[in-house]
Amino acid sequence: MTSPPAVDVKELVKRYPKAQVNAVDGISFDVAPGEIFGLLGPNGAGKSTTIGILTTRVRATSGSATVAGRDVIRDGVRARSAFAVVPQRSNLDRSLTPRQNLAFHAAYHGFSRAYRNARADELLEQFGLTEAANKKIDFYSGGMAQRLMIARAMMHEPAVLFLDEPTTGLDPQSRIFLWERVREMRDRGVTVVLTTHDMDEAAEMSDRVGIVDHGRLLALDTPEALTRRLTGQAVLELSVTPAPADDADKLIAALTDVDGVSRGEAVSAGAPALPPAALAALGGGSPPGPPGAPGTDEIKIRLYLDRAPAGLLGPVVAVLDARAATLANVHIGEPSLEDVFIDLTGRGLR
Ligand SMILES: Nc1ncnc2c1ncn2[C@@H]1O[C@H](COP(=O)(O)OP(=O)(O)OP(=O)(O)O)[C@@H](O)[C@H]1O
Repeated sequence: MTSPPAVDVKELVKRYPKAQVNAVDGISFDVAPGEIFGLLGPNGAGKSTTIGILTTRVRATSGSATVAGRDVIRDGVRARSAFAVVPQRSNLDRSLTPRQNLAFHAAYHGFSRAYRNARADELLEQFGLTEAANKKIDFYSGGMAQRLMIARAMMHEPAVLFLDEPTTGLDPQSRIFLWERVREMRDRGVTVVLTTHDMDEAAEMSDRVGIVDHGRLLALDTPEALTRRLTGQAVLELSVTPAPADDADKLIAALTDVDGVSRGEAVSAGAPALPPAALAALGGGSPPGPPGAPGTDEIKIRLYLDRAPAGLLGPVVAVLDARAATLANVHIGEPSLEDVFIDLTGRGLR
């Protein structure tokens, strides 16, 4: 990296009082100026705590962190003018107009009245809020409030913008609009660090992503490099109904034995014939089991391949034939960032 990093995190640790384990457990990474960096991880992985330390809201237990070259741990006050943060939940001041929300933020950062007004006009325009600049915030939609929070964050021209799950709850139009603005900001040299649970969005938007779990960084690379690294170059997704005498686990094991298939898994169970409550009412015992359990109907199986899929279709279909399984659909695809995420962090609920 030629220019100094916009964000530089070294051996960061956070242990909350009375906690048994570290919420952040020795994380190190850096973000280049003008980069969009996605921080991904399951619930409770430590993303918000990491962002909290970088934005001086959470006190680190140990380690070091700088944002735009400023030490956020030892000199939070000086660091604060270099970044902006847009939290998950609205923290707009509802007693002020949208325009005043912007102006007050810039006043807090010491900008002149003339600058504040001109910058507010510019950002209201950029975020499609000129018409609604004096509307009551209570009447704003979720998308408008989110846009206003980002506009407010940009009032003091921060070098680094932290976005905590910026598109959660937004409709597709708002989401697309927001990402266009984020790309524009990046093109003007702003560094963007975001957290998201939307893997497609992370893959599309981020120059690089870091995957965090249990407070540790499990992987850090471009989305393309991360998906390439996953076993196989392609995946085959099969919608299959195993023969009545067969079961999904045995079928997957047989498919995984095919030369060229490196790994196989059930990704979702077919829709149960009856909802669990109806089954229980009929005295039908336990509801249909998880993917792979005997007795489920159609299942989706994902096979990770270590060679081109075309040559493997024949052998895979032959296994299905031999086991009298019914094949309803085949899809050839690349592994996605979600596959990488699940591969690293598992399927267990948090
Ligand atoms: N203020 C707090 N006091 C004590 N423990 C906390 C506090 N905030 C977070 N934790 C714990 O620290 C761990 C990391 O939480 P954190 O909110 O950083 O995760 P996250 O990756 O942002 O999760 P999510 O995706 O759900 O927002 C969790 O075990 C959480 O319960």
